[in-house]
Amino acid sequence: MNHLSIKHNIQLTRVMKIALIGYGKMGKAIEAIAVAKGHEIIIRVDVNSQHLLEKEHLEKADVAIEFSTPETAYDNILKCFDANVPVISGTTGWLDKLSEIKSICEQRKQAFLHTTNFSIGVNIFFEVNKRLAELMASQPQYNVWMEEIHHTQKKDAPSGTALTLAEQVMANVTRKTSWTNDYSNEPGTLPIISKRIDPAPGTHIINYTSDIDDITISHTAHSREGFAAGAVVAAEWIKGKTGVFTMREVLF
Ligand SMILES: NC(=O)C1=CN([C@@H]2O[C@H](COP(=O)(O)OP(=O)(O)OC[C@H]3O[C@@H](n4cnc5c(N)ncnc54)[C@H](OP(=O)(O)O)[C@@H]3O)[C@@H](O)[C@H]2O)C=CC1
Ligand SMILES: O=C(O)C1=N[C@H](C(=O)O)C[C@H](O)C1
Repeated sequence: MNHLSIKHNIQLTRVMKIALIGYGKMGKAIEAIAVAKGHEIIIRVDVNSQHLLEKEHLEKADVAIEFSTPETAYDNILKCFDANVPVISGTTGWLDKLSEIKSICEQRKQAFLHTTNFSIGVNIFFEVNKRLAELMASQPQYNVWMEEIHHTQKKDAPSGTALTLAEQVMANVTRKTSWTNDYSNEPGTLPIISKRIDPAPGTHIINYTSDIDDITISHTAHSREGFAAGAVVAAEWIKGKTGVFTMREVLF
């Protein structure tokens, strides 16, 4: 067993053939963990290898893991459906089309799992955020604002994770009815401040402030390992299933 095998407490039940759609920072981090777990990467798709998205290639995979770009995720996922391959996607910045792809998945009896954040820590943080927002629903003396910090190559702002956190806040703290990606003093608006500082893999902060005190919760990723490990666990989990899923079903 190598270092990664020991660290991820690997008990391999079945080896999978994986198609990696998007072979950038995340694709490579996923490859390292998947290979350490004994899985085989049979396809690596980047901007120069688009022909590998054709059915004749993709259908050889047991599962596809898609971390590409906001512009390409939708088409990539449709190609997985065409090839009858379950797809795990973490791409952010295209959430306006997410409900459409979920409907197509249901209609075509395919398998699709998307989350804005695959790390176990952030998925626990989502639950903490919801509970804190529930408690803050009846405490109007607290204002709430958020901050997210990522590396300078990130294409989308606010981050997908920040948008998930904001939706959770607004579902409970109903005095906030919309978010804005800047500093705002509008009472009904939830400010999300985006900072781009290398090499930050991903930090999310929720601040509740009142005249009397402040409450802050935060999650800081130390590397991409948590995102990548979560995506591989989701890929192992989805095999043989049909439907639309999130990381909540996998973890809790
Ligand atoms: N949900 C989660 O837990 C996480 C989500 N993310 C999200 O994942 C996405 C990718 O992040 P990251 O790996 O850092 O980004 P990178 O920019 O490092 O990688 C993106 C990859 O997509 C490739 N690509 C470009 N066009 C296509 C296409 N048409 N089909 C397939 N691949 C294509 C790029 O190819 P080339 O290099 O040739 O241009 C590159 O290999 C982002 O949206 C990010 O926000 C990131 C971390 C965690
Ligand atoms: O682009 C990134 O790097 C990340 N993207 C995801 C997001 O937009 O929330 C998840 C993580 O924060 C890293």
